[in-house]
Amino acid sequence: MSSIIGFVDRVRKVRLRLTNTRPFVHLISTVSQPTEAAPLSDSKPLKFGILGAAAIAPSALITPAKSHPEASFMLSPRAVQTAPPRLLRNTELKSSNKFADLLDDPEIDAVYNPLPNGLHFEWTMKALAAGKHVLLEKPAANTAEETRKMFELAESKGVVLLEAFHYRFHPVANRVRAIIESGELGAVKSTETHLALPERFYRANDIRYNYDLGGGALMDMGCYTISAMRFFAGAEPNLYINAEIQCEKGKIQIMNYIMPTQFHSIKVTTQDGKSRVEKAYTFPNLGEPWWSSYRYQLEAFVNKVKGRTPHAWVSKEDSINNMEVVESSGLGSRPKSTYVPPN
Ligand SMILES: NC(=O)C1=CN([C@@H]2O[C@H](COP(=O)(O)OP(=O)(O)OC[C@H]3O[C@@H](n4cnc5c(N)ncnc54)[C@H](OP(=O)(O)O)[C@@H]3O)[C@@H](O)[C@H]2O)C=CC1
Ligand SMILES: O=C1OC[C@@H](O)[C@H](O)[C@H]1O
Repeated sequence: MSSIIGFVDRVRKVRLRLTNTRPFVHLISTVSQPTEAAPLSDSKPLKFGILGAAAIAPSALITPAKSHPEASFMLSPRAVQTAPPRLLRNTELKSSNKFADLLDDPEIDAVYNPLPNGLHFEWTMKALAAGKHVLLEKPAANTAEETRKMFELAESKGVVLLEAFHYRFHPVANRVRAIIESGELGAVKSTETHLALPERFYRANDIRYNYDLGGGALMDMGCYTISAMRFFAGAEPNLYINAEIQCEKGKIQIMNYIMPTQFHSIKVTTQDGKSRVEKAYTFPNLGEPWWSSYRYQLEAFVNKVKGRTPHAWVSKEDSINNMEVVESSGLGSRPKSTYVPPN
């Protein structure tokens, strides 16, 4: 009898677990297959040209653009060969593989640059010179000086340049900053940020292992941990330190600040030892629980280009300071780009 009760109990628990995971599965599948948004009748969509067939392009722009009523994109045939077919429905294709053709195309308003880090400077400078807005993958460039030059050119051309630190656009990062700024926990004393991937996640010939292309752990994942440490502390570091934020009157522990749509928790512990866990999938007036950090990022980018105030931003100074911290880490900057912009 007891074994039957035990069996029934186990079946009930498994059913309960499956029921609990259903909303999660729905959320994850909606992130990658969102309902397509119809274009607005009173606003011309921002048309992005994507440089290359980078693995990150579908998550970072192609999928988010599907649910954005004011964003569309154009791909080169090379990119089309590698993108999953379902992403290519209703997609305009270029007849040429050359990046330069995208930059010369008057129909392209903005360029997404997911090239290897060591090519960010050259192709961003060329895109800006062609008068395109640029959404630029992290890290901005190989050096702080290159980063400064790109932002100066963007300013002189009157176009938008954004380093794609997508986590900064999600409600989680913004909620954590708001808790800190509310003064509830007092001043920040220290921050510690972590990010890791399993060994052998990338093949040995991956761009991340190529020093000349701006590779290396600090350039790839370390630039996020530096960015998050600076953002949550609201200050520039004077020491090189390794998302837990210790404050005078408590601490905040963030689980998964980088891809929070999948799962996350914001645990706030106060001086008296009491703790609470917060979730932040949407802003009060913006977003859907299934919006990825990239979708929030796209929302901000399009708003900025359209002259509206974005809900979050990564400023010129922020991007330059981040590269300066990378440079001062002891490993130094990566080789400067050999590209010389025309005067
Ligand atoms: N925001 C985020 O969450 C993420 C951002 N990133 C960033 O995006 C960028 C791209 O990363 P990832 O998608 O992994 O890159 P991939 O290696 O998948 O793609 C790189 C692209 O650059 C092209 N390319 C042009 N010249 C070269 C060259 N000399 N050597 C190698 N590739 C070249 C490749 O062309 P071809 O296809 O012909 O080889 C390919 O289209 C990096 O800056 C990285 O830091 C990456 C992952 C996540
Ligand atoms: O978001 C990311 O996660 C994995 C990294 O290798 C990648 O470059 C980074 O941007």
